[in-house]
Amino acid sequence: MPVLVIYNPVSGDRSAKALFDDHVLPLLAKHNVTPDKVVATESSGHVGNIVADFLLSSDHAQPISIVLGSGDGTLHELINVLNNTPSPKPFPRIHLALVPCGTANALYAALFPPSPQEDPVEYKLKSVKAFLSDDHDSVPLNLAVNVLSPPHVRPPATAPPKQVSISAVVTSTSLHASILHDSEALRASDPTIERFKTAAYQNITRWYYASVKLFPRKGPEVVEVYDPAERAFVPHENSAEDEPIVDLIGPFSYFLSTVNVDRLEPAFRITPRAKETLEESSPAALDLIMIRPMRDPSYTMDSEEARKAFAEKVGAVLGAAYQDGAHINLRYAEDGSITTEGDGPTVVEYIRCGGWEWEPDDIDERAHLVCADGDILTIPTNGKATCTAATPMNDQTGFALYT
Ligand SMILES: Nc1ncnc2c1ncn2[C@@H]1O[C@H](COP(=O)(O)OP(=O)(O)OP(=O)(O)O)[C@@H](O)[C@H]1O
Repeated sequence: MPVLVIYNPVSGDRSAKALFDDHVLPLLAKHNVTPDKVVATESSGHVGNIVADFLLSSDHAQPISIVLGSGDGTLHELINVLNNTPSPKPFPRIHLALVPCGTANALYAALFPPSPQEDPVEYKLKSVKAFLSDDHDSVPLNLAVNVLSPPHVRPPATAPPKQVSISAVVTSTSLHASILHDSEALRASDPTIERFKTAAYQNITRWYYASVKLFPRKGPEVVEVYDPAERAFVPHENSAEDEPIVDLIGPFSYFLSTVNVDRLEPAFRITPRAKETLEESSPAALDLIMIRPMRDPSYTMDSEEARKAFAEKVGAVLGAAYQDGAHINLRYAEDGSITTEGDGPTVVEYIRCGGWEWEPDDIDERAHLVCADGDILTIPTNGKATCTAATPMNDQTGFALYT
């Protein structure tokens, strides 16, 4: 199988080149693997062009392996550039050995949950070692297809084009999209994950107005919601097989779905049960976390004061996500305080679905931001965003990960 080695020298703390020179390339050589190419990316989007050129330049009908040293953003670019590259026939399956060199490395941390005792370099080589071993697994990568559409116009031919972006990790609006939007501006001064916290403080009092539809996934055919009492997903009370779509209104504080991952950073387990959906037989799913302030019994209306006070609760929820995903068990007591006891409304709504639609209120500018694996997109005025879970069509195409 052809092997490409690609790393992004500016990912995370910029240590990819040293890691590849000192550890990854010698490890490949030790196993008599001679890569067809070893390339450092030179700019945004370059990773996709390297792979597309390689696949198009020869008749590579057979699968290839890529040892990819980067964060989640570079993988996102690879998927999207290939998706937008015209090709006479579908690209073959691409098997990835990931080397986590980025800031958050959500996909890698989800596949290989870190443990404190582990040697940091050994930890980063796990997927490469799986690739080099005889008895490796290669798990297919599910995808979330995001489409941002303008409003319908007549005749349809005059409508501006839709924007499509494919996520392998996360699609979000609301607080998370605002954080990613603002943290990009902080990247130069702070290359660590601390910049996400700084941006979180800047945005935590915002609420976002939108109407939302949730669609079921194949298999259950209903939208499901996590029930902490049952410790399981159960059918959503407003979803039945004959009328499965759930309609919701805002305001929203947090709205984020993941695919493939149970965490966005090694310790931030925002969708802690998501790995259940990666089993071979499980239909593609999005695990969605929503926080809607109006579920809190202490508020009946939006005000500056309510937003400030609610920010503390959002902080507590996100803090609990760092405690092994404990936020999914939090409820409101009658006075609005947060508890793990009783049967009050859950603070977060943890949903499992096949897709969602987000239609922002036209005057709420920040509600138009969508984050797809760190890329920030803007929904056109009066338009909407949809996010749909997808699995590879067959085992000859798409992406798979060495584990
Ligand atoms: N040589 C380069 N110079 C500048 N930017 C580059 C170069 N090569 C790739 N990039 C860009 O670097 C960006 C960040 O990459 P990546 O996602 O790998 O790291 P990260 O953002 O630190 O990690 P994570 O996504 O896990 O938080 C990508 O969007 C990519 O377009």
